[in-house]
Amino acid sequence: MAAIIVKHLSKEFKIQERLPGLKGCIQGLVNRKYITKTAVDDISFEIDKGEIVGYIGPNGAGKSTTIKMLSGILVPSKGVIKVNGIIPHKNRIENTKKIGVVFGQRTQLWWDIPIIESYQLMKHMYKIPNNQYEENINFFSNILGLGDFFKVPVRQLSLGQRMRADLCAALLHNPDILYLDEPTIGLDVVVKDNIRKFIKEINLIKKTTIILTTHDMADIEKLCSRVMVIDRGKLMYDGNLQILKNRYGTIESISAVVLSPNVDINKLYLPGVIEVKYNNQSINIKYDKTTLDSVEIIKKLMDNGKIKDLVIEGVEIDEVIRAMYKEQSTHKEVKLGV
Ligand SMILES: Nc1ncnc2c1ncn2[C@@H]1O[C@H](COP(=O)(O)OP(=O)(O)OP(=O)(O)O)[C@@H](O)[C@H]1O
Repeated sequence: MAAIIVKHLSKEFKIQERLPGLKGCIQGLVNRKYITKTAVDDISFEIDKGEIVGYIGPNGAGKSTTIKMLSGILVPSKGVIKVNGIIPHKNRIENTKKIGVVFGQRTQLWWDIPIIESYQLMKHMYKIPNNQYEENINFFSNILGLGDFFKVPVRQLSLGQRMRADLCAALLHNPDILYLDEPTIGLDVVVKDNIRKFIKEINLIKKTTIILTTHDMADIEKLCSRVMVIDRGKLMYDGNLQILKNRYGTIESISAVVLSPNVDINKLYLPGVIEVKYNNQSINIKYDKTTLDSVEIIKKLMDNGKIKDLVIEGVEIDEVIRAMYKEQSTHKEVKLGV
């Protein structure tokens, strides 16, 4: 059953055109000119109850604007949205009771008060029954490890602690749907991993439908089998992640720290190598995995001297999107199947 239905959704922003300099500033005051920016351009999709969907795309693609329309913060310019049968911007209060939202760049907690007091305020706002509140506080506190900083105000928390506190806040009222906008931004690898495990667990235990926007491909790989790719407001792809990567994700990279003082980077340009960056003792080699095996590159690196550290980085989403965009210059959705 579809939890979210989106049909021909668009969002346009009217932006005042600002000309440079003092003259432009005065002209702007007297004679205002506006341009229209289409942030989301005629997109349609359905998401079933209990699905986790990755919503990805480059900066400014329209991801946050879509999430804001789904959560009722923004009013669509065109099209239809139904979330659990509700039109979000027309029934904001009813919609809010059924959704949880986490914006990685912002907190929804009160800055100056201990987080437990923010939760108590939320309990009151969402009219959460005592037993549900106690049960959820214990449950989330255990898996997110919140106990140590329950009494600390948000402004004193680290980014990772704040993110865990925000996730708990978004889920206290048992929402059916969770929108996560960059939930792992700026976090270290250990905290990222814990947050991903938590998201997976919530989806499994509570059957929460989740839309996740991120620039971190590892978030997507660990959590989502379905991805939607948006670029310049258009939905470019809606389907299985593996199919997308098999088709477009041929560029990988190797990062190494070498102990030799001078490396001749020309020797690393094997057929299939796209780019070599060398700075101090760090080397990054981008290559096409369909024409060159990582083993060949590692052998060549070892010819140059001792390797202190080496990481093979998988397909980068930006590369996938770039490759996809190159092929689909006509802006049509790629149909590779879900
Ligand atoms: N309130 C606004 N007024 C005018 N333009 C806006 C507004 N909000 C977003 N935009 C524009 O709409 C486009 C889409 O922005 P959006 O924030 O949805 O992108 P995004 O995919 O979330 O990007 P990022 O990954 O950088 O967060 C951008 O060009 C942005 O400048």
